[in-house]
Amino acid sequence: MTPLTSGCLRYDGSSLFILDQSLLPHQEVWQCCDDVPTLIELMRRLAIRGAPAIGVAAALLLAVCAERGRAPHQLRADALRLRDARPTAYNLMGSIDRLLPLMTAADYPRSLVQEAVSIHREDVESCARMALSGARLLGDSEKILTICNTGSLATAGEGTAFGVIARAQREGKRPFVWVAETRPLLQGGRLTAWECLQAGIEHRIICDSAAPALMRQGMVQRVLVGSDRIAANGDFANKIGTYALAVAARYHRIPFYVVAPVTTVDPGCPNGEAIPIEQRDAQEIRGVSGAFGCCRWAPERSEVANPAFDITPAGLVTAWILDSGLYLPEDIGPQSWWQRKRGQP
Ligand SMILES: CSC[C@@H](O)[C@@H](O)C(=O)COP(=O)(O)O
Repeated sequence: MTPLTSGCLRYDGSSLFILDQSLLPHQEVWQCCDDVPTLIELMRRLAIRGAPAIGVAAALLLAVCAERGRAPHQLRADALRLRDARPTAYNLMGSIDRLLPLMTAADYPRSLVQEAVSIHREDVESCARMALSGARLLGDSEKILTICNTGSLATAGEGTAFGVIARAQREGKRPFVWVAETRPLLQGGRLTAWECLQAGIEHRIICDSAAPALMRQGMVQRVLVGSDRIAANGDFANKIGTYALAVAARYHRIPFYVVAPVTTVDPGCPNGEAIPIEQRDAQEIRGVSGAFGCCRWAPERSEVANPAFDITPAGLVTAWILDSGLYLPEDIGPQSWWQRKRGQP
């Protein structure tokens, strides 16, 4: 496999390296990732995260292992373990499902490696298409609210929702971003803020619960978010707190957009209720920890609920900006609405 570079992962011709996002923005540490248990550990502690990015990382690592002589039956077991590492992120499953049949191909590992490279390339290309069509919607100096991190740390390319904003900035539209900090793991306050600084985008970090008040004051013109899985009826899963933003945006008549590649659409999932929600460790809620240290404020004996994602019903979405086109609510039919327009950006 030839060398590849993205914002959050690199392949140098022999090893895969992951930018450890749990340490950002204070430390930039690239960690070598040579085997599946290491990648699962990195994914679970969100050293690499974002649905498209983990799908690409999984594909590239399986290709590296295959090239190094991993037997097909062992690689299959590895792939199935990886597939379960983050249960909400559909891109992870989608990538692995593209590689599984190639583990029994006569030319193993050749076509499997080619497919992994395609998964990386397609994600870069789909980000560029979403950025282009999404940026067209934005006016000059719009105040945009977003949550979590959806930029080049979350994909192999320039990002989903953040890719749209970054493209608008490059086009001279000078967007302003309200960055919801995104409790509990602060992907907004740590990662999106860092990406805004790098792209020269004016922004302000807010605590998640400040969003409705800003909307009420007329300080938000548009909400743009990513997604970890979109169901066939347009309901979608994204970082916990997204549903609250969608409800508040509807109340204040603010347009609310989902930006995602088609690879985030799970055609086998009829609606949001069927999307599995990842439940995470209680300690993430009892306090905070990261490169900045560790602080616990809640009583250890208090029970915690820590769903990593929530479901936003399709009825709260203004439009879905996919790499295959822009979809309005009327485009969603009983049959696969995203497939009807596939290939028609
Ligand atoms: C391209 S990003 C889409 C989603 O993966 C993103 O919005 C998100 O919720 C990521 O959650 P995370 O838990 O940080 O992996």
